[in-house]
Amino acid sequence: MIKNDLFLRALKGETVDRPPVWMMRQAGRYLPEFMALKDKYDFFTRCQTPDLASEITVQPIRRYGMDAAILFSDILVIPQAMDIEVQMKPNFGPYLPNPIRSAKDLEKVVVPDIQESLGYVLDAITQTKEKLEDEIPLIGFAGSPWTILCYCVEGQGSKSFDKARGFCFTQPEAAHQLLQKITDTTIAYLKAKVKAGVNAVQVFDSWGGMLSPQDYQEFSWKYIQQIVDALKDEAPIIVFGKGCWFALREMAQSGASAVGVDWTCSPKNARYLTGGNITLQGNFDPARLLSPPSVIKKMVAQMIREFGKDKYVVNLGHGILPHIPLENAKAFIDAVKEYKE
Ligand SMILES: Cc1c2[nH]c(c1CCC(=O)O)Cc1[nH]c(c(CCC(=O)O)c1C)Cc1[nH]c(c(CCC(=O)O)c1C)Cc1[nH]c(c(C)c1CCC(=O)O)C2
Repeated sequence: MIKNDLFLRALKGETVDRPPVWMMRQAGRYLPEFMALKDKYDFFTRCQTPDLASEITVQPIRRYGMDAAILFSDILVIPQAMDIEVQMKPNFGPYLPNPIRSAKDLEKVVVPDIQESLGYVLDAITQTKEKLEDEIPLIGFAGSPWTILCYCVEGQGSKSFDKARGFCFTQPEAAHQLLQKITDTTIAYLKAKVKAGVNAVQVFDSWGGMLSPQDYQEFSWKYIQQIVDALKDEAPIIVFGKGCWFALREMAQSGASAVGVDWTCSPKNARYLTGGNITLQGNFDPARLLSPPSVIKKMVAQMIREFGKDKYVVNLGHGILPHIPLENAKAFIDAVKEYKE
């Protein structure tokens, strides 16, 4: 039994005294204790060493006492496990030296055995659960197939992922084959994570907003729905799409336990679009954590009033930025804990 189960209760839609809170990318560069480990170990060493990954996961919890932890890892461990080389270059971000650009490139892409290729993630989950001592739930995650395809085809980050979209529109058959391979891997991966002990999972569709609503259906949503169908009876599943307000209705009807919202959609509109009955998560503008703590606290209280305290998980509208002052992150978390109707 989890001692603080606010987060799991909110995902079930139960009535709570206050909503739970966590922050996307909460294990990150704004924390000095994270930077100390980043100076010593490169990115994939941190991901692949269960001691380090579990330590980094609990760092923000020790400092701020969020209501859920999210396992330190990355969405790009999936293409890596599928035999697509992924590097994390300092001050540059992800770099894939052999991007997928044709049906021929696709032949080398495998659907791997999870235990063999990603066993280190499962070990990190075991160690993290020990460190958390059942105080709070642990979230596991994966990127959406479309978002993973973006990196596999583009070979690096991008503002608009033109090559990835071009690949889908000029070679749709190959694109769908790649998306299906990623989907099959992701389903097996998330199921293994649940078995290893995560209490909920989140799918990040960080680049869903790059697609038109129609193309979103074909190249992103179809595959996320497969993941939801496969996971929903195993663990609560949260679907978050950045820039995907147009898909909120579908997401709400998918069988997911909760839907993530970014800051460009008002709470009122998000409730309207999702039909008012599903748990929503979000949507504080990450850059608003640069406002003074007193302003942050007022804005968080206002955000909770607008979403309503029930069927709601307080979060940012996307990952926390580097260089956020420690006291500002604290103000965000404390504002939720101090919330009174
Ligand atoms: C698109 C995406 C990626 N990774 C992820 C996404 C989806 C969420 C989002 O949209 O922000 C997901 C992710 N990546 C990381 C986590 C850890 C758990 C958490 O605290 O949320 C999670 C949930 C660690 C990380 N993943 C990465 C870092 C920073 C690099 C480092 O620590 O060396 C961290 C803490 C590297 C990474 N990984 C990725 C990029 C673009 C980068 C470089 C840019 C950056 O620095 O943010 C791909």
